[in-house]
Amino acid sequence: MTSLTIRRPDDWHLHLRDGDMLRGVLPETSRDFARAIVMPNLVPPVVTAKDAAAYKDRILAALPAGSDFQPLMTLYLTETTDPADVAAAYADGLIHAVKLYPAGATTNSASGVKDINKAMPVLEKMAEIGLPMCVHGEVTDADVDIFDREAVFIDTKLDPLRRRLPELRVVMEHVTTSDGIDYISEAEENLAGTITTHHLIINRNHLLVGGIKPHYYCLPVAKREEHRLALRSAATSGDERFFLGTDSAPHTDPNKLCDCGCAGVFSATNTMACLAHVFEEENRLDNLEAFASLNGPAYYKLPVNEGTMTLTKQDSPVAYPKTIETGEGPVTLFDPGFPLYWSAS
Ligand SMILES: NC(=O)N[C@@H](CC(=O)O)C(=O)O
Ligand SMILES: [Zn+2]
Ligand SMILES: [Zn+2]
Repeated sequence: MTSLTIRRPDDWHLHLRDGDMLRGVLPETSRDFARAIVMPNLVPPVVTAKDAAAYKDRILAALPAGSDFQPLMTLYLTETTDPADVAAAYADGLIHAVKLYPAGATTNSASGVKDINKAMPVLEKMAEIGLPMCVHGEVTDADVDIFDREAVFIDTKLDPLRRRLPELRVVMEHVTTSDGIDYISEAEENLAGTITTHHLIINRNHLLVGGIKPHYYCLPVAKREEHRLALRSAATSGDERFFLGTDSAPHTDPNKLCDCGCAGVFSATNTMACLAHVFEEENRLDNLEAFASLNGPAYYKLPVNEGTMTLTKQDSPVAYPKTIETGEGPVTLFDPGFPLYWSAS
């Protein structure tokens, strides 16, 4: 039996939703993670400091008794976001990032930014005060192939923005391509990237070969194997610029398994077991703590967690649930496609 003790991990990109879904999925994250950057793509989105404070209260109220999980709030950037409201929310310690969704890029992104020029006053204020911008880095043009949308976003949107505003601190969320990994690796400062658990495990064949697997459908969509390998090498390298953002994004089974299924993989419950498996395969278990527990706090200028987590490799596969029951309906857990021998405590 192998075991590994690391600082308690955090999740730097998480969807908790609201209401019954929030109550259903929150225990799955708070069991293993001390903190999470909570995405603001509710309907309607979390746009103002007031919205974020109210959402934070709802999350805290939904926590299992005795949990000390801390939600790190974000605001959803719109073309009319008020720079003063954002700056005050950051100064108060209420928010830790502002999220840029190109309008229409992903689930609940209709209120996102169409014209980046309109968001410049907020972005300039964020650059001045050091508040990170998290970005869903895909273009939305109908004529750009879905598998190219991340690379095109880097060239046509992100790089021009970073040249215009080099002081802006940016997190490229859920990087899925070697283009993204290379772009982050070449940056000298202010740029980091989160990598999901599932993109370290699945490529587009897993999604499409032998029948379509709706539970592997997420955005950005899984890419070719060469991209998955680039993500693995970055995540397991220990490089400070890469850290865990599970992008655990629950949708009920009826909303996944229908004519127009939602994008999102729910991985909160077994993420640490999946990561231990991946890092062990890469012979880099020694870098799991950097990826899951150290690099994120360093980027966000927060202390690392005091507590620890012990990952233990069992002699036989650990049974993780197939679905999590929520008041809104069942949510299927990410199935890595191989037995998981690791458990977290
Ligand atoms: N990743 C996804 O496929 N879905 C996310 C949105 C997002 O992070 O893009 C969701 O909110 O469901
Ligand atoms: Zn996204
Ligand atoms: Zn997400």
